[in-house]
Amino acid sequence: MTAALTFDGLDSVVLDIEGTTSATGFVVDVLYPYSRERFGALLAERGAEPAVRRAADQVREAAGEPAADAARIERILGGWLDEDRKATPLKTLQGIIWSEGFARGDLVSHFYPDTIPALRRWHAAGLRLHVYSSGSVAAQRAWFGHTPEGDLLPLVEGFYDTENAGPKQSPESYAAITAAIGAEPARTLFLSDRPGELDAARAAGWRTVGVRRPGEPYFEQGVGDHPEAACLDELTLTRRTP
Ligand SMILES: CSCCC(=O)C(=O)COP(=O)(O)O
Ligand SMILES: [Mg+2]
Repeated sequence: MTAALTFDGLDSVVLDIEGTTSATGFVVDVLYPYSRERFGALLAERGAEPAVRRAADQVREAAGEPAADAARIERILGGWLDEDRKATPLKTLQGIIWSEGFARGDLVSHFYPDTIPALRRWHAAGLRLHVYSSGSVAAQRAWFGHTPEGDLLPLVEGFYDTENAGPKQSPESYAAITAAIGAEPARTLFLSDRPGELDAARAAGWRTVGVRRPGEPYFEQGVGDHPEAACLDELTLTRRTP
């Protein structure tokens, strides 16, 4: 059962993407195949680029296969995609492919209908908006830069991923984000669909709301004992008075 939720005295709102602002189905059905079809060419033709080389080395290390060639790395990435593993080098390489796809007009991001109006409302109310997703910062920036309503990057102050903040189920990652943005943990609200992420944010002193959207993978599991909302319209957020 969900109801209207009010949070007063906030400074920052930090948003998860998949399952929270946007549909997991779109990521899995549109973005994943787009990257799967392009990993081979990226690894074979652009393997000398520093970001590609570093990610390839991280794949070799994570897989315990120091001699893996480009074809083998492509197969490892395909396996990780099949199991929806949120591995940092997979997300790095997807971010390169997706950001180029968004830039050339192949891709337009997806947001649930309640999300963009809520982001505009909270931004206009003076709340600082940040994103923390397993998707790489490059992917996040492309996602917000190429929406059905155009470029929403001006609404978002900062982007965090598993590379610049750390794993999403570790309280230390949330502590690192509030330290980086200069916000008090108790005045920072995290919105996510995953209970493990919400638990970690709360352990770091953040306020939390579990976004529980029908049809999303975590809907049945629920969000534990966190306040829950079925969509962002249910949230009334006010900024701290200076
Ligand atoms: C634009 S980011 C693409 C989505 C993605 O790959 C992902 O892993 C999102 O996970 P989240 O942490 O936002 O649930
Ligand atoms: Mg999520």
